[in-house]
Amino acid sequence: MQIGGSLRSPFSFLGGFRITFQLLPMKRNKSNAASSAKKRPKNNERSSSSTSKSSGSGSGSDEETVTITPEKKTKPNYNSFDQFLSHIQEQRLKAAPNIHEFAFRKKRVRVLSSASDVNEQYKGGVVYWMSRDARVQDNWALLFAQRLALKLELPLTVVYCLVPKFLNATLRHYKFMLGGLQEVERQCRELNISFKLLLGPAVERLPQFVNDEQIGAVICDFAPLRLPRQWVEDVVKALPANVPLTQVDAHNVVPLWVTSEKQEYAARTIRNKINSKLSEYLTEFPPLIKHAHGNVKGSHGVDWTAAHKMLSCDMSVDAVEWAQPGYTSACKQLYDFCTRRLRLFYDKRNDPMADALSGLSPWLHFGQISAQRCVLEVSRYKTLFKASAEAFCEEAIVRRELADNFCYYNEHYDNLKGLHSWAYETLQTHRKDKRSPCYTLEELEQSRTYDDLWNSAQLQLVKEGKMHGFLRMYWAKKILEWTETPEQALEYSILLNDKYSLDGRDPNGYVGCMWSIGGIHDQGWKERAIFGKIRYMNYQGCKRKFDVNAFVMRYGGKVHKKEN
Ligand SMILES: Cc1cc2nc3c(=O)[nH]c(=O)nc-3n(C[C@H](O)[C@H](O)[C@H](O)COP(=O)(O)OP(=O)(O)OC[C@H]3O[C@@H](n4cnc5c(N)ncnc54)[C@H](O)[C@@H]3O)c2cc1C
Repeated sequence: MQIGGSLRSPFSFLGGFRITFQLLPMKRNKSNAASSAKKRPKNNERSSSSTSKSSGSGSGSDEETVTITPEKKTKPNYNSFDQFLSHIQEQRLKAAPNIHEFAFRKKRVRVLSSASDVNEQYKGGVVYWMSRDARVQDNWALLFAQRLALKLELPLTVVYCLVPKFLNATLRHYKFMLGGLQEVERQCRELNISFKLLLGPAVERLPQFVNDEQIGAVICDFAPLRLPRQWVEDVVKALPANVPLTQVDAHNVVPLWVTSEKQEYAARTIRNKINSKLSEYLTEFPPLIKHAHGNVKGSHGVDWTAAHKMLSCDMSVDAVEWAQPGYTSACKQLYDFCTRRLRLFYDKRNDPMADALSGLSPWLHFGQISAQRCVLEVSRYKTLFKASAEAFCEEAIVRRELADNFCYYNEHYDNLKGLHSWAYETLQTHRKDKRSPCYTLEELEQSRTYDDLWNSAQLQLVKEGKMHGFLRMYWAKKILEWTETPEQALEYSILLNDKYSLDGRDPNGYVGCMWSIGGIHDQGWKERAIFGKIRYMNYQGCKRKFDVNAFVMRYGGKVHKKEN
């Protein structure tokens, strides 16, 4: 059974998928699936949104937002968290009873291997190699894997490969990730889907598993960063030649490769490319259903103690209280945001003292909730809080997907070589400008600067694993002002962000640091010392935005004199 061709040839790729989709028992005209689906105005094909532009503000200079026009019946009718969870499931069932009967957008998928045939003799069935999108529901990659497994009438297995160390992730991050995966295991079992945690890098463990278990096809999710891309490349080479590897972008609302084929300059250049495709891609998810093939009853559960024991990450940074891992906690965060904080989002999102933001980034980063789900639920509040709902969608779609675009198309996403020439040149011009004071990494990490606001923000980062979005910009810009070179500033800001922030090591983080220090997705501003034309921020500006004293009181940052 053919499921696809080689990525290297766009014609065989599309041709391969046409064959796949013809073979899947769709309820519509097989030869013209996409176009007939477009004409059908019912359930899964009904778009839940359309787009236009309106005014608002992002973190950059550009002042437009995504405008979501949700379905007519928008007023949410739940009064408790349990009802909220039921409401989400009802929405899925409105899309389709299962993925089998859903018109899956084939452009979400690309085939990475040269193998194109699924051998139906491989009784082990289909594997979803889970990595960036660690959730069961609202996951296009897992839905696609189930679709294939249902068609082939074979079992479905989710595999996660755990590495003992990942960049500078700490125990804080590993506990959050493993906690989320424990919920994935439970939910998989309920749906008769096997879940395996393989200890070791995917390139070593996955091909072996595929051989041992007679797996016929592997589906993986997509991440734009260097290391996970390397993992995928290595796995493509290491898999048995006759086992296809197919990738699904389960993280972005509009698949990265559909939005744009190049690095976009700024939010204003990508926004319309995304907006124009939302009617096609911002749809409800169908539910992942109880799998009809295979039997997970009686199979051994994961040894989570062994998983914890194999870790060799930095153990000095431990878990935080406020963010509990997993899909259910993520939904609770979304529920609380929609029902309590969303009303404040538009007016108060630059005020670190106002509890106005979603706080969803840890769960989004670990893929424990889908950004598309967050957008769908927030959009239902558009009739009540239009500006806030639109501003949130701008952040969660345009800014987030712009960050993925940058990291995917710019191999230097975390160093100064990735800057635009105007920004690089201006930093070069001011390279020799005197930095006074100039702090070491230890002084920064220990919140020992002369700036009590900065120290308070750093203390919050260390203690709580988070920092308000507005302060993140200020925080990184001050590191540029106080370190020997822009290279050092970028290195330290990425290091501290990745080490302490629960949402660290994310495209948003690299872009956030590159925006603050290197003007990525921004424009040139009035020239000044050290910064050149990079946008500047200062303490007085913060005082105009929010109650700095109250913030300092809350986190206890002191004024430290520089000891020379
Ligand atoms: C120096 C610096 C470092 C940053 N590091 C990270 C990081 O490590 N991980 C991370 O997810 N974000 C990072 N950001 C972007 C942004 O600050 C955070 O996404 C946001 O503060 C997360 O809080 P929230 O979930 O309450 O956001 P909300 O304001 O509620 O927004 C909802 C979601 O939209 C997305 N989003 C919001 N703002 C941005 C933005 N400016 N760029 C891209 N996506 C955005 C996030 O996924 C966020 O969770 C960084 C920004 C800067 C300036």
